[in-house]
Order: sequence, then structure tokens, then C-alpha cells
Amino acid sequence: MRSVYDSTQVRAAEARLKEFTAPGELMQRAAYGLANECLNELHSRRGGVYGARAALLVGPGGNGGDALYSGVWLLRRGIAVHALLVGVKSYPGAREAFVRAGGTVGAISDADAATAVSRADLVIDGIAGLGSSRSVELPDSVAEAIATTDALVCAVDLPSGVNGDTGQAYDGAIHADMTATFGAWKPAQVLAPARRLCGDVRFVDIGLGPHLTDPRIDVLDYADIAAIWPGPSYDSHKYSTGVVGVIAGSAQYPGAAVMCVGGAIRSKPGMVRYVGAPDAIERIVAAWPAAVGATSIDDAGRTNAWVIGPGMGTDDAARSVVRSSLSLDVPVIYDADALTILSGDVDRLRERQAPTVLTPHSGEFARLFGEVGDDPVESVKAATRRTGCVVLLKGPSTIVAAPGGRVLVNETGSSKLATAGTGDVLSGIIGAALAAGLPAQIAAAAGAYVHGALADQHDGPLIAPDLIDELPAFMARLQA
Ligand SMILES: NC(=O)C1=CN([C@@H]2O[C@H](COP(=O)(O)OP(=O)(O)OC[C@H]3O[C@@H](n4cnc5c(N)ncnc54)[C@H](O)[C@@H]3O)[C@@H](O)[C@H]2O)[C@@H](O)CC1
Ligand SMILES: [K+]
Repeated sequence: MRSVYDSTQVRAAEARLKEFTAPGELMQRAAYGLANECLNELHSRRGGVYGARAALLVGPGGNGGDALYSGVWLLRRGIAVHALLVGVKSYPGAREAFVRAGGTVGAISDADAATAVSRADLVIDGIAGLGSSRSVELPDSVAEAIATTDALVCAVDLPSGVNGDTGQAYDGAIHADMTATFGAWKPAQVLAPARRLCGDVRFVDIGLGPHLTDPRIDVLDYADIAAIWPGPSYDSHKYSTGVVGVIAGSAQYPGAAVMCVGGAIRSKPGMVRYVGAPDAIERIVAAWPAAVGATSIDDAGRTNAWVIGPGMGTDDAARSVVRSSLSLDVPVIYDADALTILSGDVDRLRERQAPTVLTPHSGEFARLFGEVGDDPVESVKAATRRTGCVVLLKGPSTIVAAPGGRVLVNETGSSKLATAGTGDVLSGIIGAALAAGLPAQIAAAAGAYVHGALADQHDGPLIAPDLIDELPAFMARLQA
């Protein structure tokens, strides 16, 4: 599990740590760590660092100070370093130390600033870090040189022009190959769209650890999933590993039910029940002979969790099934059409006594709760407060929040998943995790992890059934 802290938390931790360290010490730790990361990467790219050139983009704050002090270390390794000041001010003392070590200084508006960038082997973006909250305005020629260079572009703490706390990217934000993050992972390093601008994130320990508590976000990793994903024990029987009920599909979207049941059945619960019309049951059993059919929830028998919604349509019959399912006393995940149906009735979700998971994409989220906006984590938290449900917002970074709980962000998967039917598979996987008894937020986040990992492990173009085909090998590895 990786913990992520916002700028207020990082600044507070820095303030506490400063009580125990000499003035300027933290910036020296940061600058040394930054220089090391750049030197290592440069070495592996060029086979050496002596004689290389570096350009520093230097803003007025602490971020620019880090860049200048890292320049001192680069100079000591035989790198020619030129600093370009973005604005008139620079961090007190840093510029003088840099010049004393042999660095040269110019302004970003200098006629030869773009040349300095395009001739560099290393460009260090120290315009702004934690204090970055607006667009980056550089002369066009410099912006062009940064965008087209083959040099290693390394961001100091965060790429300039991203909002560190929300993951928002402003105009002109720097696209880095690598980001050296100081003391903590920041939200923008795990949230879209900023995550993509960070490149490879390298953690530079400056000793903040003991002063950081209660992360804003956690990111689950493979080891977490392996530890929590339920596997059969030696005395398992079909009921002990959980029974999933699925209400999905319609005459218009019969495939959604096949995908959803497939996602559930291949995640290996004890049993999957499908509830639908007789012809729909026939189709499901033809695709998945191990599934069991019933024509209503009442006739379905013992079920530990329900998946309701994919492709079920929004007609009166579907509406009545969704409304009556609100009183089910087992966990329910509502997806797709069920979310559209519930968008007129959001506050009734509070009536649910058992855990509930909602899995909207941004359009469905907007219908339920209003537009996601610039701070998706806060929007999802507000949705959980309003409904009392676990809310999983699908997107380039999937966000999972629970009432009163910590926010989880999923990092597996890619745009490969932007294809019809993948969401149906996801809801089936989450249904299986819920039926096996995982707490609702963990079930949702672990389901998102598995779903994304299936896409990552699949070679070549992906269609939704490929995810189901990848499940047995993934589960076997997970449980080995
Ligand atoms: N506080 C600390 O103890 C430490 C801070 N460190 C560094 O200090 C940074 C935070 O320093 P600051 O609080 O001074 O904030 P920043 O240096 O991130 O940015 C603030 C300054 O940059 C300007 N700015 C913001 N966006 C800009 C843009 N797009 N174009 C031009 N100027 C822009 C602001 O007007 C402000 O003057 C961290 O990200 C980290 O790099 C590290 O040295 C570790 C220790
Ligand atoms: K930066």
C-alpha cells in the first residue's frame, strides 16, 4: 500500500521536522536526492555524466531553490549547468551558492534561453512544486524546446502547472520524464490527468515519514490484493466462498449479462445466480453452464451479494426491480442502467441497511450528483457523504471512497479498457468480492485493481471478453 499526502499535510510535516533540523537542511536533503536521481538516470541514458549539459528552470520559491542547490551537485560531477530564472526573484541564498559553484544564470526571456534548453541533456523543472496552482507561461520558443527535447526532463517535486492536491493540469504544464518527489507521494502523482505528466516518480526520502499521519489517499498494490483476495480453503463448499446474484442484460443488451456473469464466475465465487426472463436465463446458461437461473429475486434462494444494472435497460420493469432491491439485506453493487434509474432517487440510497457500492463513470456520476469538477476526490467523498454508499468513480484514475473512510485510488489499467462491456466485467468481479465477504470499499477497490491488471497483462488490442479469459491465469498467480 502506498500512502499519499496533500500539500497541507506535507507542509505541516515539514514544519514539525524543521524543529529538529538545522536551517536549510531539508532543502539540502531534497536537492541532493534530486541530483542523485538525475545523475543515475543520466548515467544510464548516456553511459556517463561528465561533460553533459543541464538547464534549470528556476521559479521564485522553494522549488526553484531545490533546483539551484541540485545544480551545485551536478556542477561537482562535471556537468555544465545554466539556470534560467522565471521571474526576477529566486530562493534566498540559492542563486549565490549556485554561482559560487560555477553555474551560470540567465533569464527565461533571454534570446538564447530556448537554445540553452535544446542543447541540454538534462532539463530540471523547478518553476513551482507544492505552490503550483496556475498555468505556466513561458516564451513560446522555450515551451517548444521543452516539448520537443530528447533530454531527460525531471520535475522537482511536481511538474510545474499541475495542482498537487487535485491532479488538475493547467495550460502549459510541464510534461516530465521523471519526477523526484520529496518526503511523500502527492495526489497529483496518482490522479489523472497530472499523473501522466509526472513520468516515472522517484521517491526522495527527506525524513518526513514520522511526521506524516492519516494519508489523504492510499493506493493498493499487488501484495495487498494477494493478501486480501479471498481464496478457497481446504474445507470450502459452494456456499462458503459466497453466492453472487446478477441482474443484468435485456433484449437490447443481452451481452452485458454474459460479460457480468462471466466476470463474477471467473473470479471464483462458490456460485453465480442469474435473475432474468426465461429466454435470458437460457442464453446465460448456454454461455456459462455453471450459472444457475431464477426468474425473480424472491425465487433466487440464498445469495450473499447482488450486482444490479449492466444493460438491464430503464423501462418500468427495470425501475421496479431496482426500487425493490433497495431493501435487500445483503451487499449490492449498482452499475450502469441501475445508476441511471437511481439518479432520480439518490436520497433513497440512505434507506439501505446493508453495504452498497455505486460504480459510475463521469457521465453517470454527473446525473447522480452533478459534474465531477476539478477536484474529483472531493466530489467522490461528497457523494459518499450524501448516500452513505461506497462510490467508485471510473476513469483514467479510478477513485473509491467510503463514508468516513480513506480514499483509495487504483493505478492499474489503461485506455485499453475504454471499450464496450468492460464495465460489465468489473461489476461482476466486484460482486464476487462482495459475496466472498470483503468489506465494500475493499471489494470495490480490489475489483478495480484486478480488472485493470487483466487489461495490463493482455497482449494487444482488448475486447471485454478478453478480460474474462485473462481471469483464471491472474487468479492462479494471485493465489499461488
Ligand atoms: N517547505 C520545505 O521545508 C521544503 C520545501 N521544498 C521545496 O519547496 C517547494 C515548495 O516551495 P514554495 O512553498 O516556495 O512553493 P513553490 O516553489 O512550489 O511555488 C511558489 C512560488 O512559485 C510561484 N509560481 C507558482 N506557479 C507558477 C507558475 N506557473 N509560473 C511561475 N511562477 C509560479 C508562486 O507565485 C510562488 O512565488 C516544494 O515543492 C519543494 O520543492 C523542499 O526543499 C523540501 C523542504
Ligand atoms: K516543478
